[in-house]
Amino acid sequence: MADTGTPGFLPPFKHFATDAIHCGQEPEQWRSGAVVPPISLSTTFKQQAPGEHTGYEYIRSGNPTRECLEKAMAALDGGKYCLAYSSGSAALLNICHLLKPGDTVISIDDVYGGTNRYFQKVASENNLKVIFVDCTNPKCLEAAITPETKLVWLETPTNPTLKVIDIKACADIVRRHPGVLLAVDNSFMSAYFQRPLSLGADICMSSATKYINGHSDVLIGLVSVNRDDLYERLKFLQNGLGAVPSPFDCYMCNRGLKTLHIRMKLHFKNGLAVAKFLESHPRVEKVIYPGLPSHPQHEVIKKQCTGCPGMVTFYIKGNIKNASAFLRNLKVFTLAESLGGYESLAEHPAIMTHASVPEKEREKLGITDTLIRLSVGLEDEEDLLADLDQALEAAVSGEFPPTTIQQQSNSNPSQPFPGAEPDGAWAGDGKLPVCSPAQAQFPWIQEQLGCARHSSHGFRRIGVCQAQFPRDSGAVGVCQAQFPWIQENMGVPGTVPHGFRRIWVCQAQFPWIQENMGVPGTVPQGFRRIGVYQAQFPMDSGELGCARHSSQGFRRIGVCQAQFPGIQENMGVPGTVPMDSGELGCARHSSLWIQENWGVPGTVPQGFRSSWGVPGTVPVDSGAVGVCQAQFPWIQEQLGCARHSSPGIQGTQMLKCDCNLCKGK
Ligand SMILES: N[C@@H](CC[Se]C[C@H](N)C(=O)O)C(=O)O
Repeated sequence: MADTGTPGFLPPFKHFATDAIHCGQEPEQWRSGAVVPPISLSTTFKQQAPGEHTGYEYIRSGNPTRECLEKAMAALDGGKYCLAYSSGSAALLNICHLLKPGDTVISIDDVYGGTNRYFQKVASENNLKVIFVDCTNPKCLEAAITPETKLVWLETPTNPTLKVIDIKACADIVRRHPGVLLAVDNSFMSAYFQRPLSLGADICMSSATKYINGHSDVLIGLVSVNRDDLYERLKFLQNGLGAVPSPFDCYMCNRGLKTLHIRMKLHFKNGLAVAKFLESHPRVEKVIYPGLPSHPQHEVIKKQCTGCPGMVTFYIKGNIKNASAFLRNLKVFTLAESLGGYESLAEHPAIMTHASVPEKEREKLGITDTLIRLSVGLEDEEDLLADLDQALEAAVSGEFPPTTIQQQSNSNPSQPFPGAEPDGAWAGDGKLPVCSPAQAQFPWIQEQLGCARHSSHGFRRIGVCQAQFPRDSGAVGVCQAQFPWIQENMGVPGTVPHGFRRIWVCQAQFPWIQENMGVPGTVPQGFRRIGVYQAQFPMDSGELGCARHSSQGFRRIGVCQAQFPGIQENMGVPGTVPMDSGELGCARHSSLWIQENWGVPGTVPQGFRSSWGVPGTVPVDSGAVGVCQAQFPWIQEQLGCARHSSPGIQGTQMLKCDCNLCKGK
C-alpha cells in the first residue's frame, strides 16, 4: 500500500526509496556485475591514447564511486545533476566561486555559524558583500535586492532557531531579478522532507554529513542543480578548487542514502514526541519545532515539506548554569556538535556550533545562554523522554557532577578517591577529560565493565553500569573521569604503551577498580586479561613497546610467558607458551597465586603489597611466593621488591624452585 505520509503535510515524494536504492547503482556498469558499488580508490585511469579515456582520467576530476552517489542524490533532490564535495563548507565555497568580486550575497540572518563565519570573515574579505536578512518575511528579501545581488542564500529551517522560510515565495521574488541565483541549504531537512529545486531554487546544497549520511561518520557536501550552465561551471570548479570527497566517504554516504527514508520517518516521530514532551514540561520556557502548531511558520512547513526532521530547539528556564547542568546530566543524548545521525545529540549553540557568530548578532537572533538544540535520533522514544526529564530535573539546581580530578580532589584533597595518587601523578595538570563524552566514545569500556549485558545501546549501558556502582551516578561519573587511562589507553588500540605507567599505578592502587570492575561473573574475561596484562608491563618503557608491536612485543611477552603460563592463559595469547617447563612447574604455581590474588576483588592491593612488594613480609604461602619472587626479577623490579633484593636478583634468577608445591611433584 502506498505511503500516504503525514496528514496536513505534502505527500511523500514518489519512488523516493526505490530511487535511493537503485539510481546510479546499476550492476551493469561494472564488469563484475557488483550489486553494491565498489570503492574505487585508484587516483588515475589508463588512457588508450593521449586524451582518449573511459571518462575518468584523474580522481579529483571524476571517480566511479563518487558518481554513484552523485547520480542517486540528483534523483532524490529531484535534480538533473549532483556534485559532491569534501564538506558542506566546501560546497558553500564552490557555490560562492560562481560569483565575482563586487557581487552581493543576501543571506538569511539566522544562518549556520560556519556559513556566517565564511560570509563575514572570508568572503567579505575577498570582495564579496554579504548582507543578512530575515527572510521569514519575503518582502524583506525583496527590499534587500539590488543590481549587485547575485546570490540569495537560504537555510530552512534555520540553524539553530528553526525559522522556516517560504522557498517558493522567495524563488518568485528572485525570478524577477535575472542573474540572481537562489541557493537553499537543505541539510536540516534532507531530500526526504524537502525539495528546494522543485520549489524554484537554482541550487540545493546539503551538508550530507548530517541526515543524508546519517551515521555521524562521514564529512561530505552535496550540491544538486537542474541548469546545464550551472552544472558545467560547478563541475569545472569542483575539479579546479579540488575540495572533493574521498571515494570511501562517497561509498559510505551512498550507503547511508539507502535507509534515508526509513530513518527520516523515525526522526520525525521521535522529534515530534520530544517537542510535545518539552512543550508540556514545567522546566522549559519555550519549544521551537516546526511540526508543532505553536511554531510561527507551521503552515509554511506543511505546505512545502513532507514532514519534519529530529531538530528541536528549546529555551530552558533559568540561566547558563541550568542550561549547562541540563546538558551535562544527559545520558542518552550526547553533548556534541553536529546533527542528523542515528544517535541523539544535544548542544549549546551559543558556546558550540554558533560560537563564530558575533555575540551581538547572536543575541538579536535569540541564540541565548538558555537556548539548547537537540538532534533527536532513533533511540526508543521512552528512553529519550526519560533522559530529558531526568536532566531537566537535575538541572534545576544548576549543579552537575564534577568533571575533572582537580574538581573532585578539591572536595577532599587528601584522598580524592579510594587509593588515588595525587592529581599530578596522572596527567600533569590534573585536568582530565569530561567523563560522559569519553564514556560514550569507548564501547570497549562498556563491554569490559559488564554493562553490555544489561542493555543494548551505549548510553543506557553506561547508565546501568553507573547504577551498579556503589556510589551515586555523579560519583560514578567522576570515577570514570578518574580513570582516563581506561578511556585513553584501553579504548584506543595502539595507544596503550603511553599509559602503561598509569595503568599499573591504577591497578595497584585502586581497589575501586577491583571492586567495581573485577567482580567475577560480570567482567571475567576482559578484566582478568587486563589485570594480568597490566601486571606484566608496568613501568619500563622498554616493555611498553610490546603492547604495540607484537613482533617485538611477543618476544618480550614470550619471556614473561615462559615464566607464567597462567598469564598466557589469561592473556589469551595462544601458541606462544614455551613448553620448557623446567622453570614453569614452579611458575605455574606462582601464576596460580597471581591469578587468585589478582583476579579476586578486593584482594589485590593488600595481597600485592604484603606478599609481593616487600620480601620478608610474605604472610601467605611463603614457600611458593618466596621462591617465585627470587626467580622472577621482573616482578621484583616492577612490583617493588627490587628495592630490597636487587643484589640477589642476578644470582637467584635461575634458581630451581623448591617450593612446597613443586617438591611434592
Ligand atoms: N566547531 C565547528 C562548528 C561545527 Se557545527 C556542525 C554543524 N553544522 C552543526 O550545526 O552542528 C566550527 O566550524 O567552528
